[in-house]
Amino acid sequence: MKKRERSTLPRVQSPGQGIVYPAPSLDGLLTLFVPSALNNLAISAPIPTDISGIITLLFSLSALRDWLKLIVIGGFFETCRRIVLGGYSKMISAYKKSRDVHISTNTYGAESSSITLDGEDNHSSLFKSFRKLSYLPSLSVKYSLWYKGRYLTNVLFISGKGFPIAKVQAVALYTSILTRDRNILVQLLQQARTNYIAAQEHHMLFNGWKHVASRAKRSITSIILDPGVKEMLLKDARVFLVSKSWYSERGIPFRRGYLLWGAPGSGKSSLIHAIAGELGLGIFIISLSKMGLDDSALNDLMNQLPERCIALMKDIDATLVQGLTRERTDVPNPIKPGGHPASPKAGMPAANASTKITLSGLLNALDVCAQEGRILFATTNKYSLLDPALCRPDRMDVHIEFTLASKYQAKELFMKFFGPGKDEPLEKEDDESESGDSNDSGYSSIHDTTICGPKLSSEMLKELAEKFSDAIEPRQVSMAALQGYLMMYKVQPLEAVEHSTQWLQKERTDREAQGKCKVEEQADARATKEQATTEELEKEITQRVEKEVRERMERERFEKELREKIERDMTSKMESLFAERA
Ligand SMILES: Nc1ncnc2c1ncn2[C@@H]1O[C@H](COP(=O)(O)OP(=O)(O)OP(=O)(O)O)[C@@H](O)[C@H]1O
Repeated sequence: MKKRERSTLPRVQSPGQGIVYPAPSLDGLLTLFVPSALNNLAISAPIPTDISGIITLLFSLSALRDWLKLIVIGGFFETCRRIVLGGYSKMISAYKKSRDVHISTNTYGAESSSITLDGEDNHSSLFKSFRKLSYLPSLSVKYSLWYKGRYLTNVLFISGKGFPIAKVQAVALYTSILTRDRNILVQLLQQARTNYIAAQEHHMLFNGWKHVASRAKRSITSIILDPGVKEMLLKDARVFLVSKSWYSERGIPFRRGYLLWGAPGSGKSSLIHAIAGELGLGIFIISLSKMGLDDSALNDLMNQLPERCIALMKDIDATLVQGLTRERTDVPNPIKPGGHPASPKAGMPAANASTKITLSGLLNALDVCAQEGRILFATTNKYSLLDPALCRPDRMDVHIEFTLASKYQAKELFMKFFGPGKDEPLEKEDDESESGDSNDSGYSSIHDTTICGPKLSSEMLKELAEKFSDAIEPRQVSMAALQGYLMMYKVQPLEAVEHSTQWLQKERTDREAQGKCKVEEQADARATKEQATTEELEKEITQRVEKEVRERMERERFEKELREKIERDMTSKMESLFAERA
């Protein structure tokens, strides 16, 4: 075919110029650009010039065959072009996406290893103490994946102020699936929820019900209280959770409140976390001293709680501004006539300027919160300051006092602290540890991979624990303080016992000094107050005396004037009388 095409153009050989092709005629052009069938026709028959002739020529059988070839070849090239272009644009968009990756150390939602950067677990112990780096889905970028054989795309939209997520108002995930079966979407959502709940099971939520941090729940065996206390509390909560019908049959609101009060660092919060772990409930913690929290914000937070959960109000006394009165707490103190604000009543806690919660607002929030099977926990160090309305049964059904450490607690703490690790038996197997549950201590063991101390036989451990508890004066130091002391001797149980008496002595001296300081401070405050009162009294007396003097002088002046006037009148009357007589 090519041969024929070439032969149709007459070649002219000019000397010194090589081959020169003359300008093609119409016939020549047609033979070049129309298919070979037409070419054949052009050779065998003259090209028709009228329309009907051209149409007949185009649709003649041999021409159709060539058209078909043209379509197939053209289609092939077009398909190739589309494949190449599609691949190229996908590559480009993947490249753009890979440049548009958000990386964060915050843990949003479930902590999934799938979003953690590769190799994060291989870091040295220095890096392990930091939060892991994680990929976050980019905003407004389409991500595609296969779910149960269906093609699925996801786009994450955030309304609000964008990153950081803390300022975000609403997050929406748009998902589209290429399917006619709606069940697939339902399955996807259910699976997502199941996975989320499973990931949340050992975590808890903080602060304004927002997931700003998460912390692993604690094992109940790691909480050491006097015998029976935690068992009673756990049993009570368990019974409550399965008694919905009992409550409804008797018309009693299905709620339960626990008030844990007492010394700081005695294990109130730890016990609540452990109970949540045992009951498989999420914990929602709110700090009432949070800046700017007012009655309506508190109420909104309570309404956001899920049906089954533990709501924890830490330091419920934190809002105790002037005894947490039934009035608003943001009302400024009245100004005394002397120009100074009235001082708070003696014995009342200092005003917390940031809080705007009233007692009635708090009571209302408690009633909203403690509904439909929710368990409410509240903790306080200042039990005596709480309003009776706050502590009454039906709001706070069970009150438990947490005291400073007893001898029993000190001994158990020592045994847990220096007892064997998770999978490690005691040196002498036949002698059981008194604690009996050392597998789940919740404390770092001296025998774990990083901390190594001497291995103690069970007799030795018990003996040391006895000595340690003997040195402790009951109800003098908190469990947190004891734990802090033992932390100083993580791998030195013998030294821990040896130095315990000395440490306790120091603690006592510090406490006494603190007490003395407090007494001195109180005496100073009293003296200042008395001085202020005396000064005020003196000032008042001076003012009163001055006033009396002023009044007396006024009176004397008035009397003098009156006297003079009378005298003047008398004199003038006398003169006129004498004048008449004369
Ligand atoms: N009874 C206990 N058993 C085991 N550990 C305890 C106990 N009490 C306190 N601790 C330890 O002391 C630390 C502080 O405990 P926690 O925060 O539970 O005290 P708290 O009573 O809630 O204190 P606060 O009233 O100041 O909030 C925790 O690390 C915990 O391990």
